[in-house]
Amino acid sequence: MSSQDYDCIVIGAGVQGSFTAYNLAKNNKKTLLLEQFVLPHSRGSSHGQTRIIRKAYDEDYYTHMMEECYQLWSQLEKEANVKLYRTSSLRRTGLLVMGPEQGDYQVFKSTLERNKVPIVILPREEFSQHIPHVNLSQGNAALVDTTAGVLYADRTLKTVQGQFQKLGGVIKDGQKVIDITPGSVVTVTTVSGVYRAKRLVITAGPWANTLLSHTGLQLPLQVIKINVCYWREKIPGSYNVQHRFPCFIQLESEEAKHHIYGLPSNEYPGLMKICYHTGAETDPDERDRQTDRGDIDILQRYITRCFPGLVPIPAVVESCMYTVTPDNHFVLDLHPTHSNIVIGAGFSGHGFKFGPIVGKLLCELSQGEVPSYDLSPFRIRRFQAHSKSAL
Ligand SMILES: Cc1cc2nc3c(=O)[nH]c(=O)nc-3n(C[C@H](O)[C@H](O)[C@H](O)COP(=O)(O)OP(=O)(O)OC[C@H]3O[C@@H](n4cnc5c(N)ncnc54)[C@H](O)[C@@H]3O)c2cc1C
Ligand SMILES: O=C(O)[C@@H]1CCCCN1
Repeated sequence: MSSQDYDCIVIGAGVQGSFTAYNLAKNNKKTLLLEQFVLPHSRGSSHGQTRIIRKAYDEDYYTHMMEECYQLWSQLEKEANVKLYRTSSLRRTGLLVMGPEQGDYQVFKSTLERNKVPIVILPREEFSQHIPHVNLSQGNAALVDTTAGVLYADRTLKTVQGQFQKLGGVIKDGQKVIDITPGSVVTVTTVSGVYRAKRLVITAGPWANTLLSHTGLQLPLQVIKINVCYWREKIPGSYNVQHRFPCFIQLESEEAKHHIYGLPSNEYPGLMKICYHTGAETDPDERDRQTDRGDIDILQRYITRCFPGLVPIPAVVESCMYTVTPDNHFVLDLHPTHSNIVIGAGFSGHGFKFGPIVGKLLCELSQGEVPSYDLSPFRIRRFQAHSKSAL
């Protein structure tokens, strides 16, 4: 082996690749993290100020994973002496879940109750006393997952990449990977270098299939552009994080069949972030040419009806991308034909909060260890009918 060689190469320094590299370095693996853009950047899925962290899910396995994940977030905060999320007593925002009484709302409620997650049910007659400035839709019920809060996304990436480097890990940014040659030693070619390693992890977000094409695999992933909209408070402070306004998810609504979700005003003074949980398909390299605003029309109608304290015209619109699988569950698996290549993909717009646990699991998979959780919901073989590969 030459000095160019590593135990493991990770492609993609978004939240999942950064946590994977950090876990590998913690396990004394000589690790290289490659990123196509100069860091930090805002061209993938992990940039921006904030994300929701929550235990409220419709599947037990996500709620279970979050139990440990909260501890891993705290561990990283302590290790790096930085605050990455607002869940400490006073600043914990909680997550308001609203939806038609029957349907998904009941599934969320049962999962939370079954897993003994502390929640508060808000009867309609008490709703406005707890959550002023929001109109609960007719026929909707509401609860609060009190464990939930706001994660700081950009700060997380900076922190975890910094800790990785402190552990001896190497980051090479501005190095787009243009070829992968699988084998017992994998060769990775970038625009300016050739690197070899015993193991490879691909965490390329919206570019997953571009990279996987070098390995003879394509996954059924759809890349969606999300318009990240911020809305101005008519009375400054009414939806503010300091006043303990919660994050929220509106499961279904008159306006939309997909979720609408929001975070209290925080990063931009007087502006609350509210987005639609889907958008128009895009090529990740042509994101800015996708100008569909159908999601913004839906949000304007919803905000006018349910958030009367916001001006229903977005004050700021930023862009982000989801990489969505047909069932909205992640891909955490070994490559079907090259067992020293590990894939983390398809985080379907809800992967950030899982970063620490995804990093741990991808590290375990790459080292041939038995993963800490049952990964059957995340296996590639569930796509048998969709994947263009010899599975
Ligand atoms: C608007 C929005 C809101 C969201 N809200 C939440 C939320 O509230 N809570 C939550 O938990 N999750 C949320 N998510 C989802 C979460 O942010 C994503 O699941 C997560 O960021 C995905 O991370 P990733 O590392 O897989 O992808 P990315 O962050 O896209 O990272 C992939 C990286 O690979 C690099 N790369 C690609 N190709 C190459 C190449 N050829 N060579 C080198 N590098 C390459 C890319 O440049 C990129 O940096 C949200 C996402 C969006 C867009
Ligand atoms: O992962 C989350 O918590 C949010 C919820 C709503 C949709 C976008 N992602």
